[in-house]
Amino acid sequence: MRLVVVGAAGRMGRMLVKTVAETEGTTLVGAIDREGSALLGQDAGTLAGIGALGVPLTDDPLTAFARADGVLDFTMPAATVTFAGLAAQARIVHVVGTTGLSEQDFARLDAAARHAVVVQSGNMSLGINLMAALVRRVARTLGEDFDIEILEMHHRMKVDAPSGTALLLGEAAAEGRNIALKDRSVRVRDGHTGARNPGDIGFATLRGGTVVGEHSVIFAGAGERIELTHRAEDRGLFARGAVKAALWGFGKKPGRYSMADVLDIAAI
Ligand SMILES: NC(=O)C1=CN([C@@H]2O[C@H](COP(=O)(O)OP(=O)(O)OC[C@H]3O[C@@H](n4cnc5c(N)ncnc54)[C@H](OP(=O)(O)O)[C@@H]3O)[C@@H](O)[C@H]2O)C=CC1
Ligand SMILES: O=C(O)C1=N[C@H](C(=O)O)C[C@H](O)C1
Repeated sequence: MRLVVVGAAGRMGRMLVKTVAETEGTTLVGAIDREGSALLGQDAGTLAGIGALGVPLTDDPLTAFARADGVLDFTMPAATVTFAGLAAQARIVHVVGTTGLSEQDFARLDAAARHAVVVQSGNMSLGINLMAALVRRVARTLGEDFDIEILEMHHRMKVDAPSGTALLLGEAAAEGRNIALKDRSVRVRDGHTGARNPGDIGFATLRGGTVVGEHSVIFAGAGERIELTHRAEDRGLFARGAVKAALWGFGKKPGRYSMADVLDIAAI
């Protein structure tokens, strides 16, 4: 499968370039970064630390998508919706790892998914997607006697909060309770907040250092607490998930899919 990496000079972009090069059955045919980037023209493999691949970094996605079967996109919301339109035009698989997407951004992905395969997930790891299934199940079993709080920590450079993964886990908890997350989520607490409302789903965000990604879902009841935790130790985990998603999506009919579809754990 011929793949393009957009945001190829970023933390995830470099890991994706390396993973595509190392994966049997995938070839890197394009590497895109932001217009005006000082790194344009440099070899994507050299940037990724694996030696030259003969694929220079450019700011021309249209040309790159025309010779590709799929694109791996871990960039920024504004860029991702533009790439979604271009990938739909080219009828290629679009794997979206970008987080911080708004409702309008998701509507743009859905529009693109009428013409091409879009696989979107706030977290591409097996562990988190399995944990989401467990969270849904525990939330369904316990009900509102147990308060749900979601805690996440990431490196100091992360720009969005709560993380896409925290929101994915919150959605899973809300599904288990049969409620809409947007009506019951509490993302910030400060000052005299009053007591906790039963049924709310709380979020807490920590940022610092080089933490790759840590998430806990805490079910706090009277005198007991259940905690489910995932710790990502290496970004390669997300990159391998993204490449797996692209290979899975190749040849599928247009639509928006999740990592739970790719991993075949949607029914757990
Ligand atoms: N779903 C998942 O499993 C995971 C998701 N992520 C998400 O992936 C995203 C990227 O994370 P990370 O790699 O750490 O961030 P980085 O900032 O390191 O990388 C983003 C890259 O995208 C580039 N970029 C921005 N705008 C454009 C554009 N219009 N065209 C082309 N390239 C562009 C940036 O360029 P420049 O620096 O010049 O702005 C940068 O090189 C985040 O939303 C993060 O939350 C991260 C890990 C796992
Ligand atoms: O920005 C990151 O680094 C990460 N972002 C994703 C998120 O927002 O959940 C996934 C992962 O935790 C790393």
